[in-house]
Amino acid sequence: MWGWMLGEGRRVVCEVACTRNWVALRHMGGGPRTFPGGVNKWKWKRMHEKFARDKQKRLIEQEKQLYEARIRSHIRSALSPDHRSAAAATHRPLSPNDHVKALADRFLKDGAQDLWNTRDGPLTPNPTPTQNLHFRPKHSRGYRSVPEVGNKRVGAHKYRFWRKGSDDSSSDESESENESELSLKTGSSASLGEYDVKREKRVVPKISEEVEFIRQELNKRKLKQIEEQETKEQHSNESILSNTRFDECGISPNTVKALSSAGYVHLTRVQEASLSICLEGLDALVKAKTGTGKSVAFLLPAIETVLKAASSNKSERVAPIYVLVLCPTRELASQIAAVAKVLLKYHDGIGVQTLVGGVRFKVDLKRLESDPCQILVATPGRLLDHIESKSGISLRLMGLQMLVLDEADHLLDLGFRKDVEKIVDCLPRQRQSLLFSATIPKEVRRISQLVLKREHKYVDTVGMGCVETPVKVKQSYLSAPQESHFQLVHHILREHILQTPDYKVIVFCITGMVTSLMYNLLREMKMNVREMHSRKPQLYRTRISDEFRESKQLILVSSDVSSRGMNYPDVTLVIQVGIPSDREQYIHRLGRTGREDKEGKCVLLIAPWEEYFLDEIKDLPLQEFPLPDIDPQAKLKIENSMAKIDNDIKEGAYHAWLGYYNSIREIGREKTTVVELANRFSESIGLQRPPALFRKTAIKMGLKDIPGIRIRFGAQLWICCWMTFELFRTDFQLEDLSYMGLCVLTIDGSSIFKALTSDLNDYTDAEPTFKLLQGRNLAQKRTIQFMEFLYVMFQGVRTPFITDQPSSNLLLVKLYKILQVLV
Ligand SMILES: Nc1ncnc2c1ncn2[C@@H]1O[C@H](COP(=O)(O)OP(=O)(O)OP(=O)(O)O)[C@@H](O)[C@H]1O
Repeated sequence: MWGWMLGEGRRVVCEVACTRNWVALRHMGGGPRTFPGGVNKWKWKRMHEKFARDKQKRLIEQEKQLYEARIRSHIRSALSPDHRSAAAATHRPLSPNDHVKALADRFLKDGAQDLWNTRDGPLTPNPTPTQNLHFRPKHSRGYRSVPEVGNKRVGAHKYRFWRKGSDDSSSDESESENESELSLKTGSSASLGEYDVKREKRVVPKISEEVEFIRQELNKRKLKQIEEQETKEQHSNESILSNTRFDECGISPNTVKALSSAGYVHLTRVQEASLSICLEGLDALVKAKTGTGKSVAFLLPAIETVLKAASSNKSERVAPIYVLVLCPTRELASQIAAVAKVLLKYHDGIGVQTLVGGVRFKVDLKRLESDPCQILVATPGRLLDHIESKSGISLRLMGLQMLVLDEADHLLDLGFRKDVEKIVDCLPRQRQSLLFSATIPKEVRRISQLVLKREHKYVDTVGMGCVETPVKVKQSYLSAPQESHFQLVHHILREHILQTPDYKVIVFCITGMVTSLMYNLLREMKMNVREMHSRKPQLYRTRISDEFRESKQLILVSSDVSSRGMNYPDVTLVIQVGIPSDREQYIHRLGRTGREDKEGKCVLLIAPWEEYFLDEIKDLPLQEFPLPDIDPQAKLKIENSMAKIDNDIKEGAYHAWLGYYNSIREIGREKTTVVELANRFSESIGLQRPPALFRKTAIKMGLKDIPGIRIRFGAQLWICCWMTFELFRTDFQLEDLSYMGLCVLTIDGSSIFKALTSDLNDYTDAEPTFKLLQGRNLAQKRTIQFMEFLYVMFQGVRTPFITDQPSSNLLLVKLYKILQVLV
């Protein structure tokens, strides 16, 4: 009892204290911690603010209603002479009684029937005739809408006019028509003047069929004329150059001098459209057709930015990088840097550098330190490596003023997006961002906000509904059985060489390994051909790229590493063998020809089961290429040449082919069909039987139990290596990844691990075969464990484990033995 009382007492004291506190705190401006209902101070405050807002809203609503009622009353009083004096004098709304009275008066007037509302009751006359036209409030619903005098209804003509088909319709029609005309003119004396007069419907005269036909014909001709004019205008507009000269657009005289010594006088259209926006410092997303001068379009404002920043920041300790250009491939980075160097010819002390894969890391560092570099052109992979290795680049990027994404849609694609996001996170927020590409799909427009400010400008020099490809490129497609593709490529090339003495051709293949196979075949056929894909060492790639830029009468067989941005002048023909990964890739591959307003040709060679892709590019002007007759002699020659090609290349091509089509949604979902087609491909390239897949690879590709797939048995070895930065710190393309099967796993965020798997034999006597590792299966977990072990063991080791040297491969064997103990 005492305990309870004490408890209660304590509670009361507590409550009093709380109340006091609450009051005290309120006075102090702090307020109690909790308020009635257990809500906190801020919730309580917000609640009361909401109540106040609601109340205010209600008051405003009431006021509005009052105001409207007053206006109505005013109008009524102005219209009704009886009430004019009463209502107008007071300006107050009528009382309900007065209102009903006023209405009744109006309806009792002669000609007021047209004001009747159907909801007001039946319009049939009251059966009890009455002469009393006075208002009878008690029976207001019962009074007649139409007064009758004798048996004739007063004003019935007007009533009949508005209510056609009522029970009055039986009365004299001619009379009613005449009268209705009258009513139209006069209107009701109680109506709202001219606004209340209903107008007669305009009768549309019937058009004879002949007139209609002539009219349609005329319309058609007119449309045709407009279309012709538009096409003419489009062709004349298609010239990439504008009328604006470089010396008129406010850029540095030294740049203008460099431009004119490079032969550039007028801006191209995309340069004209984007330059002023970029010079204003605004963010922009710019779309322009391939080969129209986008590189100069972003390099000009980049140089201006450097000049401005350099003049204001003279005392920086670390030389800042003011402009960062990101692009997807190494060759494109070198090309952009080369153009920048041309434009910087007369700007002493301003330099441009590249950071791309395939170059020794230390070499990069030395170059960055020794040479001036205010503009950095980089591929995302290599730049990220530098950022993560804390090589000092992050510090230099703190002064960044402008970020450019060339081939922006590709960089924001799944293959690159993560790297780009990480890079953007390391850059200052206060910067200008420019995105350039020839294709900007809708999804890219949406995600471009990752880089651009919300209020960025969108510059589209292609225009809505216009063809996205250069008009002077003749596009065609050829659908033929897969087995005949090598023969057809050879045939098309031969024909083209005959017709075009200064030929320069790019043959695009679906993957690097298929590229290698095509190259070897054409070489065997004695054609002047070079190959370009990511399996080739960087030095080779650079040499071939330079050679092809300068040459004529040369064929470049390439994977998609050359599809974007590469400016090889005067390419006369592009052949695309197999469907590209998407519509955008088709446009970019095609864009290697017909640059700078020149003419070109593009042939898309597909198999009948790839024809669905034509739907994706149906808005582009493709024509069907006539199926050529292949000379049986040439056919035989090709078969013989194919027989001479190394089986390793063919097997690699088979695996890559299968991987590529299996990854394409439209084809890959039918696993049995993909395997069947792949096996037909294997047969067409002269393989005795389809090469076997590693079990794990087959599982990952979802092909393990598919008939026709051969699984590679024997010793499955997992050899995992920590690759040194020198060897593999590269920016692999997605395509390279699937082709080489490299799996990049980041374990501690700063080191990159690569896992590979192969048969022991492959390592001891041949180049290592790489396999794709994906998913989180046991094998991968073991791989990670092992890599962690290697990382600890070989920290600081900079010698590549895998080289062409057998001694290094022996090291792998040793590592494998350790692995066996470990895993
Ligand atoms: N103002 C100019 N006057 C004349 N030629 C120009 C001008 N600007 C650029 N060019 C030339 O136009 C060609 C194409 O330029 P660039 O490679 O920048 O095209 P692009 O629009 O970036 O193409 P892609 O979409 O394929 O990357 C180059 O040879 C370049 O020298």
